[in-house]
Amino acid sequence: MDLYGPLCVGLDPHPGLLVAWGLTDDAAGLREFARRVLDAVGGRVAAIKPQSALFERHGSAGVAVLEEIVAAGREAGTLVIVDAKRGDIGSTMAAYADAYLRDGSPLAGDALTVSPFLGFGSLAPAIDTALATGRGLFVLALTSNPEGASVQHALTPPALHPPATQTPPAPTPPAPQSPSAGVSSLQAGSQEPIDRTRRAAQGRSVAGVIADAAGVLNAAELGARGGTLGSIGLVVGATIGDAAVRLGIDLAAVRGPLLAPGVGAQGAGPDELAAVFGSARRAVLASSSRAVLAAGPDVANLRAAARRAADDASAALR
Ligand SMILES: O=C(O)c1cc(=O)[nH]c(=O)n1[C@@H]1O[C@H](COP(=O)(O)O)[C@@H](O)[C@H]1O
Repeated sequence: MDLYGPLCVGLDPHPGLLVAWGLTDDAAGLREFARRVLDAVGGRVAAIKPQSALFERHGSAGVAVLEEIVAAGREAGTLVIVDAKRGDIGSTMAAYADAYLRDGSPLAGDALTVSPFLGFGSLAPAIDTALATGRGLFVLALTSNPEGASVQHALTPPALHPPATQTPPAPTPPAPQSPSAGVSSLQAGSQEPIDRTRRAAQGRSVAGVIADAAGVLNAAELGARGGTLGSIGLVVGATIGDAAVRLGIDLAAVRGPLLAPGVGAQGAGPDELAAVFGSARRAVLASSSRAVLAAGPDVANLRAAARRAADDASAALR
């Protein structure tokens, strides 16, 4: 990230985009799309993030293109985050870990997005494999879409909390998400008062439980090997406004990388990045797909769009 700037370019080959690029909406078009994006940004940005569903929709030939892009991205020296958002009961999770995180697997990039909504503990096989192979996970915590709040901001019963490593401020009722509203309230420096009684009665938010669990794992890993960031990252959308603050989640305390989708097409920009992540900003990898890909199909234009997005992210997260 220090070399290329904190940008991840998402490879989201939507059918309309393939057509707009003059490509066919099939595996051949997909392969050409992937080749052009990699020509433009391979070795020039910190990471790429192929969105698995948009490859899967072309069947086994599409998955073969995903495998090619995973290998080519890594060869180019660009981190590959496979965005498959996997999550299942432990025994099935072990198979996903085998597919996406095991050395030698054709679908294994450098990191995988995972969903903790079957319980954080269900991710154990993926966590074990990631730690054993030097890969990373990005665990969905506060997603960029407005619907996410209804689950992620919900309060868990106090008895279900893992041991807290810190005492966060009280959660307050969720407000509608708006990047700009979040920015202004953070810029005004507003912080909800600590209300321990209320917190004890209401519990910790689902996102807070996930962040705490990732923080505990990263602390253990960093305690054993040193360093500043552990292998268990979170997905925290750049569009979430002041949600982390309101829910009492200290993103810096997670001590893991923070993947921040929502930049560009979903409305977040440099101001939102700076405001949402505050003191955790050095751990952020800003992610943008459609806003960069819209500059294609010309490779030079794509490269320039990625450069601009990386410069914007660097300036916002400096
Ligand atoms: O895990 C993700 O990558 C992800 C998490 C999230 O909270 N929101 C989110 O948009 N994403 C992904 O990030 C990409 C966003 O694409 P754009 O909105 O075009 O930049 C898509 O591939 C989404 O699936």
